[in-house]
Amino acid sequence: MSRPRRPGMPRSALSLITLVLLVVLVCVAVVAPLIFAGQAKSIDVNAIQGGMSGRHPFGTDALGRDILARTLVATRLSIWLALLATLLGTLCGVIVGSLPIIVGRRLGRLIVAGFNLLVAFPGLLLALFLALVFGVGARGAVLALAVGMAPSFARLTHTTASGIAKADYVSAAKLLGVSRRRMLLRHVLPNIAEPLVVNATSQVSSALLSLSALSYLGFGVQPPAFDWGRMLSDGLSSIYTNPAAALAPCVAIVLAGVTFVLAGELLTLLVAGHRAAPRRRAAAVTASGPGDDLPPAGPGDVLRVEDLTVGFPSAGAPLVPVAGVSLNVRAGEIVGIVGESGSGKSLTALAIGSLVAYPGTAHAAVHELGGNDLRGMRPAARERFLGTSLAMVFQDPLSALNPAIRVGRQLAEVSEVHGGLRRDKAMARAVERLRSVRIPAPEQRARKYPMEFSGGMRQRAAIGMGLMAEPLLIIADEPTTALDVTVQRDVLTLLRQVSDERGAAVLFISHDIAVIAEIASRVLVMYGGRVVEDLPVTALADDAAHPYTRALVASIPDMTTDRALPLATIPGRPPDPSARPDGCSFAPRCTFADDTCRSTRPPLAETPDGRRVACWHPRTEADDADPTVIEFGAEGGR
Ligand SMILES: Nc1ncnc2c1ncn2[C@@H]1O[C@H](COP(=O)(O)OP(=O)(O)OP(=O)(O)O)[C@@H](O)[C@H]1O
Repeated sequence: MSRPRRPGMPRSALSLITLVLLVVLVCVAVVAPLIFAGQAKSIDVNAIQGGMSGRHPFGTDALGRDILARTLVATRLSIWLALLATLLGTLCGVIVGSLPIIVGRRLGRLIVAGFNLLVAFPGLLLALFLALVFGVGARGAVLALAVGMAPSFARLTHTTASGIAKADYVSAAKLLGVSRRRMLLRHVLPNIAEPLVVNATSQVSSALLSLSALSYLGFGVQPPAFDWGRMLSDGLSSIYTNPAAALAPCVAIVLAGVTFVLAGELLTLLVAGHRAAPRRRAAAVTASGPGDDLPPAGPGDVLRVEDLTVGFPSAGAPLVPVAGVSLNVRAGEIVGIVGESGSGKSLTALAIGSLVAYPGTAHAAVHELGGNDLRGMRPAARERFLGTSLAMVFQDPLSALNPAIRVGRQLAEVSEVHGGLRRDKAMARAVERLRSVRIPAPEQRARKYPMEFSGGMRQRAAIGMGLMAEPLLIIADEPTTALDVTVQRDVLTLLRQVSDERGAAVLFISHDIAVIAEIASRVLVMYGGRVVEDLPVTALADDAAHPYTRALVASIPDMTTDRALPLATIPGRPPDPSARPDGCSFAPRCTFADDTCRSTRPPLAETPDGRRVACWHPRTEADDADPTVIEFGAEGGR
């Protein structure tokens, strides 16, 4: 598995330049006052306002002091004051912006109105006024600037915090009686730290400029102290005789300003890249050697995957949640994937759609959709192909539908982007698709927002969106888990209908074996990141060969289950993806395991009746008749 790059590693030339500039700036700020302080302060009456020379590259000031040395020494104070002002401004802004969440609604509105009003004032003008209030000098300038910056940070804090405050986990914390203050500190602020830090970094350059302006105007740093703004002010008086005296601090301000702007940009890019990683840098499946669990290739196969592995970097042993999955799905076939939580079902689905989130990586010996090898495709071509050939339906349809765009428009956009249809034609198609997924009054509903749909309607709309481009394969990952049983039935019927009418293959993932039994014609049972059994749905109830499949089936309660007895469970826990046993992953929980099972992993071997099972001791009908074989049950097996 290739070693993934850390998201924070600088890669572009821009990153490198920014880092070099930052290092240089910090070094100068730390070292220059130690080396050049004497030279910067030593008065030389013989060299007053001297021009550029070998001894004084930027000339001297009105007291004959070396401009270059003074510029270098001023770095520390200039940067320090800008950082301090930004830090204080951010802190004030965060506190003020958070207040509306803690205080009552009325006072909160008043505070919001207050900082919204202040944001309308130009920052420097506000700082000038405040500098007069706080008093002339470095301290007054920093305070003035911090207070001047605070309203924009308050607004940013308030806007982002308001979004977080509506999240389900905050509502859950409210229900648990968590105090507002604690909620703010534990649940809200940690989640908005990222945009605040990025914004604050970009603001350091503005603070630097504003502080230099205040010093230049005489409100900031006062003699004998000096920063770049002060030096600029002094240098301008001799601009005609020695322009270099003003040039040096100017260059310093520009360079430092650019450095902080670049640092802010870099941070934004890194954060955005990190956030967008699941989409932008989603791992495509790359080639790997052939595995030993290959399913027989059939002529009607829409999807073929062989020896798929998905891994994540980890400090300890490699984390491989999907460890060699091989499967095929034919056109019009509905294949269910079932298994306990953590068995690798969703990651398998994501890898098939080339959607494994960074830093995950996926490899396979074969990864074909509609006969096209996805591993060899260029990323843009692959995305285009998957955009029209594959539809993904997730458990939460809201995550697939943009809440700010009308449903019809969202569906229409798929045809505009992928099919090149005109706007009106695309909308007509969207309405037709909404009708085909049985959305009542589709013309009117197309003009509604997702929030105005019920949960079942949203899921149907999400399926309709997937159907806009006639996909070859629909991957439905727990699409009915959040729905009530009647709506669940509707969605299952719809998927079956879509598969029948359009010939689309469906890969239906669920941990609910009863749902799988209702919709699928074939079932893949996953355990510990592998397919352990591939069997027709008709065999699921009483003819499964793998002890795990049997245990799963036995653990489903039905109408005949004796409610006086504890529910049947599978003893033990699924294996940790980073510490799977050498042999069969199910061996530690299996009643029938022997030394071979514990030492050697069974391959997914094909049986004479065309099924596949990965077990050294597959169950047969004869075992069912054998009274000495005790199946898993309420007591947790033998
Ligand atoms: N981004 C990730 N980084 C590290 N491990 C991950 C990541 N995503 C998933 N895993 C691990 O991979 C394993 C399989 O996850 P997956 O989501 O595929 O399980 P699943 O079978 O779909 O479970 P469920 O039914 O609960 O959704 C789990 O142990 C999970 O913790």
